[in-house]
Amino acid sequence: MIIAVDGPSGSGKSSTARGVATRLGLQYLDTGAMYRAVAWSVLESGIDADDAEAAATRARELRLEISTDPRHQVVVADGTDVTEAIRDPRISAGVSRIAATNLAVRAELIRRQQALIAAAKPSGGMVVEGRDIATVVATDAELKVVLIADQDARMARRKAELSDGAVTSEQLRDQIVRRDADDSTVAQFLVASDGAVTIDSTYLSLEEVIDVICRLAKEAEAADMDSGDQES
Ligand SMILES: Nc1ncnc2c1ncn2[C@@H]1O[C@H](COP(=O)(O)OP(=O)(O)OP(=O)(O)O)[C@@H](O)[C@H]1O
Ligand SMILES: Nc1ccn([C@H]2C[C@H](O)[C@@H](COP(=O)(O)O)O2)c(=O)n1
Repeated sequence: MIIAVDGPSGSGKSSTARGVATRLGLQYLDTGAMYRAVAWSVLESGIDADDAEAAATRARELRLEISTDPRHQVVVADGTDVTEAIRDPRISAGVSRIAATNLAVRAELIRRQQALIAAAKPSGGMVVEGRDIATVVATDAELKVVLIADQDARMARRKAELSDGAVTSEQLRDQIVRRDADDSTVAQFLVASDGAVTIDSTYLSLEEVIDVICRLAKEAEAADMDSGDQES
């Protein structure tokens, strides 16, 4: 089973997708971490952040390893463990401009994401989270979820996970509101695609959201088996 989880920044995609994958014994793919690793590599290489061609070349050349174990996240870029570095506010501020809105970078990462998803299918499947999973990366996902939460809740959640004073309120707004506005020029993640279920997590706890998605996954699996029985 492939479960796609899309939605805006801070809506809870990563925490929810990891929880669902752990509970259902599936693999987990954080596609945002791949865009972040490309942004990290571009900045680290001293490439001009506005040189789209050079960023695309860097993305194609990058040796990127990303773990798909929901209990243990590791991202390695050209041999360097960047698991922590890609969460730095500098990367959060630049990832959209450097990587996510660069169509050639997107093409390269989508190709890699589809290969990772195909590799996960024989062992049960994967929960994949990002912005364009149901619409572009895994259009045949058995379950498609758009996870939303209102803007104030998303900003409050992001603030709560950062240590006091780590970012200013302008930086917080930039990471959530401006980044979503930029990203939505290339990925229509706020509009549910055909067959997608929208879950508003504003007033739901993390555990409640995980419960809902696991129930939907069981229902999708049962419906799939029913249709298989009818065909045979
Ligand atoms: N339903 C929920 N209720 C309260 N807090 C939540 C809920 N879901 C997630 N959170 C918290 O909100 C914060 C943001 O969640 P998370 O990083 O999973 O969001 P995201 O959508 O993956 O964000 P981004 O796209 O920016 O990476 C985390 O601190 C997480 O623990
Ligand atoms: N499938 C995806 C995944 C992520 N992005 C963008 C969105 C952000 O600008 C950046 C990092 O994502 P995050 O780790 O904050 O979820 O990558 C995208 O365009 N498509």
